Amino acid sequence: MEWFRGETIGYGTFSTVSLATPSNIKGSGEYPSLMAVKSSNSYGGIANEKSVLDSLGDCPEIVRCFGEDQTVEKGEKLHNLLLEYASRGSLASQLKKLNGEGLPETTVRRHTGTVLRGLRHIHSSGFAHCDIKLENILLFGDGAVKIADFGLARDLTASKEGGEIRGTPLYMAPESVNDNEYGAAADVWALGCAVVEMFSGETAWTVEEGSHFMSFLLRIGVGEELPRVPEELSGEGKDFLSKCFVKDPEKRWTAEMLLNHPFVAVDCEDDDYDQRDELFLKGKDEVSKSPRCPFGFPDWESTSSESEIQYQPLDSPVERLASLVSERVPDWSVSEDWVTVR
Ligand SMILES: Nc1ncnc2c1ncn2[C@@H]1O[C@H](COP(=O)(O)OP(=O)(O)OP(=O)(O)O)[C@@H](O)[C@H]1O
Repeated sequence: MEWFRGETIGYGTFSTVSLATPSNIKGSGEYPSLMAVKSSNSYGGIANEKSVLDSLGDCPEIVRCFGEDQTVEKGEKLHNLLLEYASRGSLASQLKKLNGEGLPETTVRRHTGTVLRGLRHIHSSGFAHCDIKLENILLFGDGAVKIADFGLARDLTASKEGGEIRGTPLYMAPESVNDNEYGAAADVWALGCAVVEMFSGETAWTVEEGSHFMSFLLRIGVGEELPRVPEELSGEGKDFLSKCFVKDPEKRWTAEMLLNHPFVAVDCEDDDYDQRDELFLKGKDEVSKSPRCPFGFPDWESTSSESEIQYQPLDSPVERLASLVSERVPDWSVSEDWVTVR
């Protein structure tokens, strides 16, 4: 299919997302008149995303892919993935418009149930998403909510060679920090972090200014501490989070189990758009960046998925963490300049 590139609607670490229209709208048949095209000069992430999306097939809770191609633009070779266009942007960009406030619990419950159905499909198809966060949950004009960005997704049946680091530190599960394990259970932990953020407007972990990145990872991996559970959340919500924030991945509830939890097993049909949703619909999204970390961690180096960070197995989590970070104290001030870990 031939297509035209439109305005830029989002930036990821390795990709730019723009609007795209088929060059011959009348003859484009199965393609919508407006799509999103994710473009990168690095092939690894795009190829992985395409192959995972193909394997997952049609699922109402997962962004649809219409195909891939290559273009040369301004002398640069780009790999492009044509995707369903989410006209209301990501949950992260929607939340930003609330200036630090969170979403009403009914909306959080509805979004959580939708993401869980998507995760159940992903996990039962033999994959883990490995990068669940609000930037990767997209909102559509008709009220649909879908999981996007499968650039880091893992085939759970493939051997775990190399041990690359994936995902966003703030959403990392203890087993990912300690043992480099990125299975279905790590997605459930990340979903718990996303629920806290949706509801409270703040990240699930509070990190003090001036504290070291390694000490943050130690809090996730080694200490007894768990992510923050908002006081104002209902008892059902708190109980739901207690099933997500279980340090031992074997004991953590699965997406399938959580779908029967009363927090999400409710009929939200009448609650399609609440007042804040209406507010969202009116506002136009500014171009959004997909950050990896809200703090300017200078001790994490960006690498592409084609040249992932490799490490030798080390004896203890502390040794492993020490191998991942430098001694520099990061600037913890919140910034757009999130750092990639893949
Ligand atoms: N299908 C889409 N429709 C509308 N906006 C999109 C779509 N896909 C991505 N975006 C926007 O572009 C941003 C970046 O996209 P995406 O997260 O897929 O890129 P990435 O390079 O994989 O990012 P990351 O840094 O998380 O790896 C998203 O946060 C979202 O705001």
